[in-house]
Amino acid sequence: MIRARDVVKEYEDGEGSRVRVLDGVSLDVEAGDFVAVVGASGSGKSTLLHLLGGLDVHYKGEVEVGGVKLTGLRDTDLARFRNTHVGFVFQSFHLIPNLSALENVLLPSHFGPVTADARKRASSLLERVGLGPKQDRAPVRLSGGERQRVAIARALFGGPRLLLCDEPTGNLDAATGAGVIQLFQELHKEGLTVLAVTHEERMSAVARRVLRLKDARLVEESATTAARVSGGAP
Ligand SMILES: Nc1ncnc2c1ncn2[C@@H]1O[C@H](COP(=O)(O)OP(=O)(O)OP(=O)(O)O)[C@@H](O)[C@H]1O
Repeated sequence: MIRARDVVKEYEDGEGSRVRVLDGVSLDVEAGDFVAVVGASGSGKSTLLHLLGGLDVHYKGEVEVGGVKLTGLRDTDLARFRNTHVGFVFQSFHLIPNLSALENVLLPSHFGPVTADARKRASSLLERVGLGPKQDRAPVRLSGGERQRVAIARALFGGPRLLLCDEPTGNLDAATGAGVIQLFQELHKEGLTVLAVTHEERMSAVARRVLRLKDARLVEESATTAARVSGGAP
């Protein structure tokens, strides 16, 4: 599902020097896996997620996701890749405040006419994440956990096989975060590949693999109890 080879990413530090944030990172993630990426603040977790999702193409090395080689893709092809292969979930939800939950889920289809089928699909995704009765509400009238569920429904709208999540529980209290983590577990059981950057121990505890970014390198931390119980990676 994900194959990255020798990825090197540097940023300008604003004073004429370059800082190497990823230094020869390689990664293989199998379809259907559930991977947590942990590491200190500033270790490059979001940077890695952006490269894997085709949001940033300024790096050295190779990235391939779902059989699509991202390295060297033109902007239009990258946009198509993102719309069809990846669902993104961010810490701050990124919902449009003056649209209803349903309209937010429909956003990915706004490049073309919004068909009755699209509305039906958005509605059933909101049912799937437990928000059926609240689909006409604006985000301001939803709790943090409910907003994140809307964002997850939107991420699923294009039918991606991969969810890339950046601190998806970072803005939620512990109980609400636990509900969202459970939703990720269910989606994983339904066959989605999930890769989540997280500080949340409960998230890494349910992931099948935990990878740590340290000193610009990615190291396998453990295969978790969840993986061992379900007979996955050792
Ligand atoms: N656009 C940018 N220009 C310059 N430096 C950047 C840029 N984006 C990130 N950085 C730097 O790269 C490093 C890695 O940032 P990144 O956001 O990937 O870390 P992170 O592990 O996700 O951090 P956090 O856990 O705090 O969100 C940091 O030192 C950050 O300051």
